[in-house]
Amino acid sequence: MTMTKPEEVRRVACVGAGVIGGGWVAHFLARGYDVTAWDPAPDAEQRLRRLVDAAWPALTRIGLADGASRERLTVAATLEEAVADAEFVQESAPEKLELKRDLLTRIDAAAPAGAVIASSTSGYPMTDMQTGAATPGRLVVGHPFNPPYLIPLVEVVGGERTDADAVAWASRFYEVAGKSVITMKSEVPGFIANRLQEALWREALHMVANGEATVAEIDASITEGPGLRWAFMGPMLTFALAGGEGGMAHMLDHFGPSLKSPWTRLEAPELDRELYDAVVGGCEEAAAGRTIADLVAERDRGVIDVLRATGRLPGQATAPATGRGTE
Ligand SMILES: NC(=O)C1=CN([C@@H]2O[C@H](COP(=O)(O)OP(=O)(O)OC[C@H]3O[C@@H](n4cnc5c(N)ncnc54)[C@H](O)[C@@H]3O)[C@@H](O)[C@H]2O)C=CC1
Ligand SMILES: C[N+](C)(C)CC(=O)CC(=O)[O-]
Repeated sequence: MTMTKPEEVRRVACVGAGVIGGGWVAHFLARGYDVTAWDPAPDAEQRLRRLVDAAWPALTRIGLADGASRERLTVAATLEEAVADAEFVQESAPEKLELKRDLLTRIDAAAPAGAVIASSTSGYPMTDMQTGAATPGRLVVGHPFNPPYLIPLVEVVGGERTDADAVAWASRFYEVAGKSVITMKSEVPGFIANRLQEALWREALHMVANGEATVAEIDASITEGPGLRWAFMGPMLTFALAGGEGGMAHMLDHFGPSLKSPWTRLEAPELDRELYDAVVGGCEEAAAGRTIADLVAERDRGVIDVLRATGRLPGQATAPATGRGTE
């Protein structure tokens, strides 16, 4: 399959233009691409243009690419017309397996031979979606986060019949298009971030169902607690700092035994030597030469920046996210 170099792509098609498809359209326009969109809903074009208009001020504030313009959006009358000369296609139709299978089969039949086709699915493995396609080798998952025009992460993974070249191409293309990419080695259910979010959400729903915590308490427990750290330092390095000077190794030695109970309740992984070493080693790698003191200073600066950014520093105006006024 001959593909346009990721750096030379100019024309992108977005199929499905709701919350995520519309967000992708806004992102690609802001990055200077020509975008053709298609969505079967009768009011799709008005909704899409409203979404792009609403996103544009934020996109302008963070900086538009040279030549970026809302004028470069075309809304096509048919799916076939939308993808006819696309160099890359992003599918963002409803999360229904049969619908995605049929749609990806149609996109594959209509798109130019060299175009990679990505699905925004938030959970289906590509292996299950590519079954009807004549050229399944170019079908990948490109899972974004809402809104795709502001949240950098895209998780990229192929199915059993996807060519490795298509996965590598998609990862590079998203990077060129300004995204932060994790290229996954295998089709982990829920990918990486949603698997984590799902674990959190599952427990949140249990707590609400059992009357153990309110929705507001659950949200506050994250926005006033760990969420402040997670905006700039992931759960692994954050917990490494819970071990003080001893880092992750001390954290596991200290808290591992007492965490056995919640881990068991959640169907615990066995904390064997291999897992222990992988977690400690992974934290050392992620620290990339920074000492614990460096990381503590970085975390503290980050927390203060997030507090400032969300209007929660003393003397700042009301923060809509928390509803708390100026002291
Ligand atoms: N909403 C979210 O937070 C996220 C959603 N996703 C994924 O993005 C995809 C789209 O989800 P949303 O944008 O949230 O849904 P949505 O309901 O906002 O938009 C879906 C759009 O698809 C259109 N559509 C219906 N049938 C179609 C068809 N046969 N072909 C093309 N378009 C069709 C609808 O008219 C609608 O505009 C799903 O796969 C979802 O799992 C991924 C990341 C986050
Ligand atoms: C709710 N969701 C599973 C569709 C969320 C995602 O897939 C990613 C996100 O934006 O959090």
